[in-house]
Amino acid sequence: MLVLNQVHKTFNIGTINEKPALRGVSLTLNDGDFVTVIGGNGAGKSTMLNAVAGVWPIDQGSISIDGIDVTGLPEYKRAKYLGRVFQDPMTGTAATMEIQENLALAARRGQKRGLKWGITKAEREKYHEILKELDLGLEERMSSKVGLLSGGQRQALTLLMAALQKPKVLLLDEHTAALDPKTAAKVLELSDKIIAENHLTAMMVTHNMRDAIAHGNRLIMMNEGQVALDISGDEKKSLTVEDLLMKFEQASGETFDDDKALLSK
Ligand SMILES: Nc1ncnc2c1ncn2[C@@H]1O[C@H](COP(=O)(O)OP(=O)(O)OP(=O)(O)O)[C@@H](O)[C@H]1O
Repeated sequence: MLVLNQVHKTFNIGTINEKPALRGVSLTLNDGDFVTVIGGNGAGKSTMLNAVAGVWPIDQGSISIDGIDVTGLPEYKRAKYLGRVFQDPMTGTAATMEIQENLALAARRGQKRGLKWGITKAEREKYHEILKELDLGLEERMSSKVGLLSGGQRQALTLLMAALQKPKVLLLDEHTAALDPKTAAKVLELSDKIIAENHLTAMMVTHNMRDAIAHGNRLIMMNEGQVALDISGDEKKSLTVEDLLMKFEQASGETFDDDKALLSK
């Protein structure tokens, strides 16, 4: 379970560039919740994910993961609870290392690295099995360097790696935005599968309203550093893009104009 309680974050306090990015965000994700997060540019979506990851300290409020108060923990100490996948396919994997070495690194995250750094036969078999499930043929290329893979293949591998240690919370920050539509759809499908099979609690930021509606069991819309809408259950299942625009306008008292939004329908 992830709990954000009245989280505030303002960047560049006291300067001409002062920017309140989170203005009292309270949100509880129950175990197994898969929440899609939408909102216009600058609404605070990435800032919320960064607050959970502990990229910098928050100004006010608290954050707990599975009952542990992580508010004061630096990023590297929270990392063991979290899996993250970013927009750029180049960031989540090490290009000059083999596919199997990347997986081994992810599997050993948080453990003390001993002198023995070889990959065992049992590990290799395990990686073969999980890569096979991706259905991208990567199980036959385990000793290939990751730099040779396409963006979509790398993002799929990053997802696998992020989920390998079954994190308490998986954070997906526009992780399909840099991929072509067909590959993006495949990586999204894979995300659904990995989240469901591992019963992960997840948050996925997207600019695509249709994706936000089609994936996850809950949808939140952010506006000006606050959660403006929180839709789940049957209401989420029957939601349309038109409903979403109408609800946003009701909740915020604003019209959802295109230049503000940069959201794709
Ligand atoms: N490290 C930072 N330093 C200064 N300002 C920041 C920083 N990170 C975010 N901001 C500002 O905080 C506000 C919220 O940004 P955030 O990136 O969370 O928005 P977002 O909803 O993810 O938008 P987008 O869809 O454009 O990525 C913006 O005005 C942004 O410029």
